[in-house]
Amino acid sequence: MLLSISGSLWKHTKPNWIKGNWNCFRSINAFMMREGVESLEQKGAESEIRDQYAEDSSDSDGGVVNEFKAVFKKYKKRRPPPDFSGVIVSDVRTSSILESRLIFPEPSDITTEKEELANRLGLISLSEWRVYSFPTRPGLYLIPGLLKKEQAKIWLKRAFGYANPPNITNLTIRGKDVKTDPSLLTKALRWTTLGVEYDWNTKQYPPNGRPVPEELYQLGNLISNSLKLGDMRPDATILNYYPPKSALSPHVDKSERSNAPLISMSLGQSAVYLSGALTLSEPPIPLWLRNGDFLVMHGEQRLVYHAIPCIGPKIEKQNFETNGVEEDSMIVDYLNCSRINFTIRQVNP
Ligand SMILES: O=C(O)CCC(=O)C(=O)O
Ligand SMILES: [Fe+2]
Repeated sequence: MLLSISGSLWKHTKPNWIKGNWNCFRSINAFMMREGVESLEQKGAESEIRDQYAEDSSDSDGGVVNEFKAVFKKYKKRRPPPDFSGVIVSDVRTSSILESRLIFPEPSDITTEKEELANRLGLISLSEWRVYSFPTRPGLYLIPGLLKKEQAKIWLKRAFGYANPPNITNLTIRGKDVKTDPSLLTKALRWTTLGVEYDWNTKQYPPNGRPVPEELYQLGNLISNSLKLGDMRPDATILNYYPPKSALSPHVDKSERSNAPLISMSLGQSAVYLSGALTLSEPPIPLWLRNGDFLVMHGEQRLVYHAIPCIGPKIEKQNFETNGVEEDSMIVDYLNCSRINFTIRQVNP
């Protein structure tokens, strides 16, 4: 009904809540049209974009009720909006589920070399690094706000840069790429694979690949070492680009051949992340992943089901401002509407 209002009348009558999100709305609609998905006009506000893990979780798990899917559906629903008060915030004062500690409690743990590396990567000073852990999820670590806020633009530019050929993206199979058509960056890019490039069809990694960009290698290794999870030699990364209203279905990342941790970095708008168990019959715990947060899955947490049921400014607004440079405004608009997640991985032992 709303969408049938057209032309200048609509420009003047759109309510405040949609004015702020209008660019987000336009870009997702264009994105869906290009993907051959029904547009919002055709399907209404509950429309859905199928993601690359959509096949991985059925409604029943060998006859056992899929408790995970029920929670996923609860947070994915937009009308009426779900109650987000049960989503865990990474703050010990508001949550009894979390424990937290400084990662480098002693000044002697902090070397100039390590501090310089953290700074080059855009991370906050080592003395402020705080990790949250979950008594029911040994091996799951959340490091909130590790990336300095102003670094989001720099990392988003990298995330777009990584989508250039020869790296593979969701557009490659359609013979398209962001180099020949940069408008696809904001309209249709959903994922990029780097290094040993994951194949979504076979659900396998090939034996080898090109090295991952140096900054991703260093980021993965620094975080793994800092949490005392051992040296990590990242050789793969998957980037997921989430337009508003998109989701990532329940899945397990089980194709990597090493036991190294999986390290995820989030940029842009907030997401609800569901951390489950080894089977879908156990309900997941929901937690916020916000701009600059890192989540690490290690040990028994490396093989649990997880998912992103919802993201976007209508769920929790993160504000980014332009510094007036023209190129910046596309980057800032994207951060104000969408979310990007990098998962740094080590495929080969
Ligand atoms: O977007 C996220 O936080 C999760 C991404 C993820 O699970 C994956 O890439 O396998
Ligand atoms: Fe995953």
